[in-house]
Amino acid sequence: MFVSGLELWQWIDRAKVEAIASDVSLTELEWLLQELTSLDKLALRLESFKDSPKIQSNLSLAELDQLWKRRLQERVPVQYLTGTTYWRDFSLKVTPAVLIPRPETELLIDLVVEAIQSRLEAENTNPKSTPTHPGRARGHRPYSRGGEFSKSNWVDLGTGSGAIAIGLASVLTNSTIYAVDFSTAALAVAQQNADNCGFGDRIKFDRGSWWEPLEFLKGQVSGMISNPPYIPSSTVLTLQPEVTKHEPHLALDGGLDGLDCIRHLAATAPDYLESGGVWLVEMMAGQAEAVVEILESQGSYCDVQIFADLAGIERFALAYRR
Ligand SMILES: C[S@@+](CC[C@H](N)C(=O)[O-])C[C@H]1O[C@@H](n2cnc3c(N)ncnc32)[C@H](O)[C@@H]1O
Repeated sequence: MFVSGLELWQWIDRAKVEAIASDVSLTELEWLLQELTSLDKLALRLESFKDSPKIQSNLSLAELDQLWKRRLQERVPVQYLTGTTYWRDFSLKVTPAVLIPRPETELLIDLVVEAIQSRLEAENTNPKSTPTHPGRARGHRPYSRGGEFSKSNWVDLGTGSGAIAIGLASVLTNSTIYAVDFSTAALAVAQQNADNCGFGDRIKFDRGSWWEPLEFLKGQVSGMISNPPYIPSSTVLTLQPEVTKHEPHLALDGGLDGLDCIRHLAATAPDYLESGGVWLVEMMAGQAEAVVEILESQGSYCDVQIFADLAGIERFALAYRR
């Protein structure tokens, strides 16, 4: 359908005032319009569409207005309103059944690549050596796809939208990725995303609790990646309404101190990881010390390391199976 440029411009003018009054970023308004109309960021910023009689739009102005009210009054995240988010190189479908994948989580994939490269380097210099650490996280780094273990199994536990599994499939071109979630509705979204991104045949989705559906992989997993629920139960309800009212609680609540799932993954992964296998999780700011303690006291891991996100906050813990 089409809307008039002038009417749209007038609507945007009102929507901007409402956004400021509701403390919602104008970038979100731009995002909504870029997703739902043919306008791009430049056209929106320059307002060059004002005199155009016909702008292509998925919705009428009344429908757009209704959607915008849901953003402002019900605090629905704009990604759920448009049904789309962008993560690494991928456009992913998101519904309220899945957590909206966050930009910092993208770094998990870079850490995997670095861990593999450092393991290969260590093996080349000393074939019998145990893996060495990949160094501090340095953000995105080009990766040569040639240097990868052949036919390895990697696991994304708590896959949600499938983002991590898809990221892994894109860099681990010879591997099979197993992705697990407890939520059937989340898995349906993840499968659709994997299919849309062209990895449907390389990612196997299973429903269950953590390792439960993957018994057959005991001792054969090269790496376990997880962004598990890690927010302390008492903190969950204090988060912004966009999160507490709309994102799935199953994705957020990590128990009394937020570390229930991380403790479980640290305790159970040694049965599944091969020697030298990678254990990598995302955690909340302030949890690094406790996670190092959990891993070191477990006794099955070596080279425990903490990595920071791009804001310098310690958010990732990596260790290797002895
Ligand atoms: C923080 S979200 C992460 C989602 C996605 N991996 C991402 O990074 O955007 C945690 C995910 O763990 C799943 N989850 C919670 N408890 C689980 C369990 N016992 N077994 C498997 N998955 C679980 C949730 O359904 C949710 O999808």
